[in-house]
Order: sequence, then C-alpha cells, then structure tokens
Amino acid sequence: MGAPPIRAARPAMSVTPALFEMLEARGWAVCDDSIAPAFRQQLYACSEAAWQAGRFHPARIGRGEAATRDETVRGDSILWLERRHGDAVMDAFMDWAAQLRAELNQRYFLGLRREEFHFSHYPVGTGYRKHFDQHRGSPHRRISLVLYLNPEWDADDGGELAIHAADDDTRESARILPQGGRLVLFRSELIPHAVLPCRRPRRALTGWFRTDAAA
Ligand SMILES: O=C(O)CCC(=O)C(=O)O
Ligand SMILES: [Fe+2]
Repeated sequence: MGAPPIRAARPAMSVTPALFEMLEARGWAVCDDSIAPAFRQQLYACSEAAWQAGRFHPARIGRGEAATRDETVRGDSILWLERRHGDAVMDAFMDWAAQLRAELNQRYFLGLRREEFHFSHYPVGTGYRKHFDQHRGSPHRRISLVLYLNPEWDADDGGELAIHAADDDTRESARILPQGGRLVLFRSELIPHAVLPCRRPRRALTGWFRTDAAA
C-alpha cells in the first residue's frame, strides 16, 4: 500500500497574478478571495477582543511630534499589530505580509524592507477625508494594504473606500464597499483616497510596505 499523498496545508491567504496585473495597470487593485473566511473571522475576533479590552487608541494625523487628533479629518481608532503582543493571529498575518513583500520586491524591485499594520475601528458616522498615504517629505510608504474585516456589509452601511484618479484627485474612479475578506492594494504615493462616513462600526486591517529600516 502506498503512502498517502502529501498535501501542502492550504495557505490562509494568497494573492493571485491578476491582483498584481491590476496594481500595475491602474495603481490599485481589489480582490475578494485572497483570504480564507476562517482566517478573516480570526482577525475579526482578534480585533474585536482588543477593542472590547480598550486597547485601541484614537488615530492621529501627521507624524511624530506634530501629530494631532482631528475627528473631522479621520474618526477611527487603531491598534498596531506587533509581535510583542504574542498573538498567534497577528503573527500569522504578519508572516503572510512578509511573503507578500518578498513577492512585491521580486516583481517591481521596490526595495521594500518592512511593513506595518494596524487594526482600525470607525464608529458610526465617521470616515477619513481624502488623503495620500505617503507623507510629504517621507517617501518610505510605497504600497498600502487594506483588508476589510466586517462579517457582513451592504451598500446601505456606507463606509466605502473612495478611490480618486491619480492624475485628477477631484475625479472619483471607484467606490469599494468594505466587505469582509476584501483586500485592496494601492500605490501609497499615487492614489488619493477617502473613507466615506459609515452607518455601522467599520473594521479593517490597514498598513504599508515601506523602504526604510525599522526605527
Ligand atoms: O479603511 C480604509 O478603507 C482606508 C483607510 C486609510 O485610508 C488609512 O488608514 O490611511
Ligand atoms: Fe489612507
């Protein structure tokens, strides 16, 4: 009797060539099947538990000393994913993201050296005004990633990610509903975007692939 065939464990997340092709052609890409539903659920539960435990803090705008809170600009609270939390779900996501960084470097020679992610929670009625993710004078953020965690979301719930045209930021080129499991990648220096006000608490995992070494 032969040995049973060895099956590689199904990775919790994967990114298809089509996603890279979209990213290359338009500077942004969206994909609904890069993450196993069970893993999305684990990330949601991890975020929810941390929220309930009061571990989120209000997000600020700007950098370093100059960072300020302005809820008319952005209304979310965040929690950074860090290895020191000793959370297996956060670690699994960061392992997956490190693989994605290797793949982005291989394809585009971006020289990405690290990534950073936070969970976000937008209370009802809040959003994030149009912005670029790359800060002025700091070119290190190159690729932005958003993974939506809400278990169910429909058009009436609002909270869309509005993508604006790279060459004319007054023109909206797409509105993306934050459906659970939906992954969006875009070029941080190129794509103006906004979060429209949501009518339900809105949860995501957001982050950036960067060219600088850890601080
Ligand atoms: O949650 C989103 O859809 C995007 C969030 C965002 O633009 C940001 O955190 O910079
Ligand atoms: Fe952003």
